[in-house]
Amino acid sequence: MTYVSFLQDKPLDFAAIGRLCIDLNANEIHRPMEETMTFTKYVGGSPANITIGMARLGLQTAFIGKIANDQMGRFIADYLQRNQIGTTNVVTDQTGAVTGLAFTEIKSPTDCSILMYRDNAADLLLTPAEVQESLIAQAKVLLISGTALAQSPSREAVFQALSYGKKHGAVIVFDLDYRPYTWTSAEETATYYNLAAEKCDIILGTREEFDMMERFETNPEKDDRITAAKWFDYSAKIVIIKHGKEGSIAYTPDGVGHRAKSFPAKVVKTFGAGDSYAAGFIYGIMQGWTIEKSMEYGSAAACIVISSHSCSDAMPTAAQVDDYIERCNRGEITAS
Ligand SMILES: Nc1ncnc2c1ncn2[C@@H]1O[C@H](COP(=O)(O)OP(=O)(O)O)[C@@H](O)[C@H]1O
Ligand SMILES: O=C(O)C[C@@H](O)[C@H](O)C(=O)COP(=O)(O)O
Repeated sequence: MTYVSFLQDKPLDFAAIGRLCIDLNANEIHRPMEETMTFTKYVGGSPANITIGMARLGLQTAFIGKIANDQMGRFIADYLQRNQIGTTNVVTDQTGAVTGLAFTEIKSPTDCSILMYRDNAADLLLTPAEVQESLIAQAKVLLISGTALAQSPSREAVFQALSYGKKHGAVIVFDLDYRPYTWTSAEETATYYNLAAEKCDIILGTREEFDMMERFETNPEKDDRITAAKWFDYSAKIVIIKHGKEGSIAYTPDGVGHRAKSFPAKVVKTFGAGDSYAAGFIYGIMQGWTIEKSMEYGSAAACIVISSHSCSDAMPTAAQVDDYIERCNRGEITAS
């Protein structure tokens, strides 16, 4: 059963709008940040990670965003280009804004946290006028990420992109990507998340992220089916609720709840799971696979990334995901 169809005549498979940042991942793991002395620099930012994942899986991709006019901004642009990600709509800030930094703390495979430096971050300064309609018109999929809704003018830029995406028939994916520190009030957060979600075909988020969106509703049991059902009255065709290690569930407008096999992983750190899952899932759906097979692919991609040190640089190729699934099926990989 096909729930989403893609306009096959479009040359660009995937475009994402949102933040391009830097991850600084602790080299000395299994200790608190206070005791960490060295970090490795990677491109980061959830929508950037997902786009890198799509590019690694062999798709034609492009990014819509704003980078700082400094060494970090140039590092990001160069990395995207080396990964064959289109940068014609990556705008360079001219106001002295800086690149957002995410320092990661890896205390144990289950206890990880992120310390963000995002004052005057360039990515939140993308304006609606800077969003290229011509680029979105070429894309089969447009992915938006919730953090870009946190402040103006990037909030309006996302709504502008949504409007272009709708006009040109792109399948719109919303990765909720809720990061509380960029928002000022719970009511504002829920309002803008809900306004954006109404326009999207595929919505992906964790249980906690959907809880945040349900601020004005009642769902005391935190029932995933109730959560998903609301969105089928708007544009949604697939709603996925992620539950960390326990896996995820996808609902479709016919009321079916789709579950997929999850895989064991030798976990180094937990972050990056959602981004790699999103890339693997969207890739699968674009291949015309079932929801279950696409979820399985996303889960395997997530296992590869959480078993690695980085998020972006560890995004797997299709051959790596296939190999991981085969090795799991042969019982060669066990959980840490
Ligand atoms: N410890 C784990 N072992 C195996 N798979 C995992 C683990 N943690 C996450 N995953 C996979 O990654 C997916 C997304 O992870 P989740 O933690 O829910 O998202 P996010 O990173 O956005 O919080 C899960 O549905 C699951 O398939
Ligand atoms: O999104 C960020 O700004 C930081 C990411 O690059 C980071 O590594 C991360 O948190 C990944 O997020 P997840 O996939 O939702 O775990």
